[in-house]
Amino acid sequence: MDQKSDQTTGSLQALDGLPGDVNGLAVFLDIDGTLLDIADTPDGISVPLGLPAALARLAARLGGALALVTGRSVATVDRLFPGLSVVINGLHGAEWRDGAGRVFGTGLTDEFSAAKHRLREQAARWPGVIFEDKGAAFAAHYRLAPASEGQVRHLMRALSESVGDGWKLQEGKAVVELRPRGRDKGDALMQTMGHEAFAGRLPLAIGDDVTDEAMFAAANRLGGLSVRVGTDRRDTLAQGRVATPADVRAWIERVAR
Ligand SMILES: O=P(O)(O)OC[C@H]1O[C@H](O[C@H]2O[C@H](CO)[C@@H](O)[C@H](O)[C@H]2O)[C@H](O)[C@@H](O)[C@@H]1O
Ligand SMILES: [Mg+2]
Repeated sequence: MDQKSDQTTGSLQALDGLPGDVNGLAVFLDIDGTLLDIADTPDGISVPLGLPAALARLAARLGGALALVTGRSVATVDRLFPGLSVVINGLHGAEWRDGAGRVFGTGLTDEFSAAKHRLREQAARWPGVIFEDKGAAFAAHYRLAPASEGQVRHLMRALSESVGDGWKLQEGKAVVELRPRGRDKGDALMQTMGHEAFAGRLPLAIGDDVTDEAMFAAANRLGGLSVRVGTDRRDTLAQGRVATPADVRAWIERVAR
């Protein structure tokens, strides 16, 4: 990304791609489709050798102003990147672990647990449809059963209606999820910017999917940068674009040096 500093507002204007250095930035990274290549199944992802160490170097380079902002649960992120001590926002912003290691989130209700159980049972008998349990959220993946998309949507709508107002449907890549209503990735970014290590910096948000648009909007509002990963033509609020997660990983290696 060519990056120019606006002397009047002190903001950075993103023109294309990713910035040449991270001085003065706080970096917010989505995981699936941004840091990691998309796989056929939620468990099929692989974390490239060297990525955890590169993220730790980037966090150090940023004075701790690095956050992961993902639809995965905080517990799953810990399994993917064991020992990486950064702010984690999980479940699309609905649960989070702050810099002091405290975890915040949503409790389950009987109705929500019953809906989760129903999807688990149905998916077990549904070729190619994968159920993912994320604690206070669950997902129905149809990447391996594209012809089932309509039925998956129909069932998830019905389940959503059965759990009340505390949860909402979340669209994603070949997935429909039920996740806690309220705090989204934009709120996550805004709140995280108040942490000591982040204060006084400008946010750079990098993501690939519809859930990341709230984080792009928040970064833009604060005069920061937003970059979308992908080559499709979907409308986006992101100011810049890169093609693949491999580009993001190469950038991290470069700027974290
Ligand atoms: O916000 P993210 O970090 O991008 O997480 C979004 C969802 O990612 C995962 O699902 C997606 O990636 C899978 C693995 O590549 C892929 O098989 C699936 O089709 C994608 O939708 C994850 O399983 C979800 O829980 C996240 O919400
Ligand atoms: Mg993503």
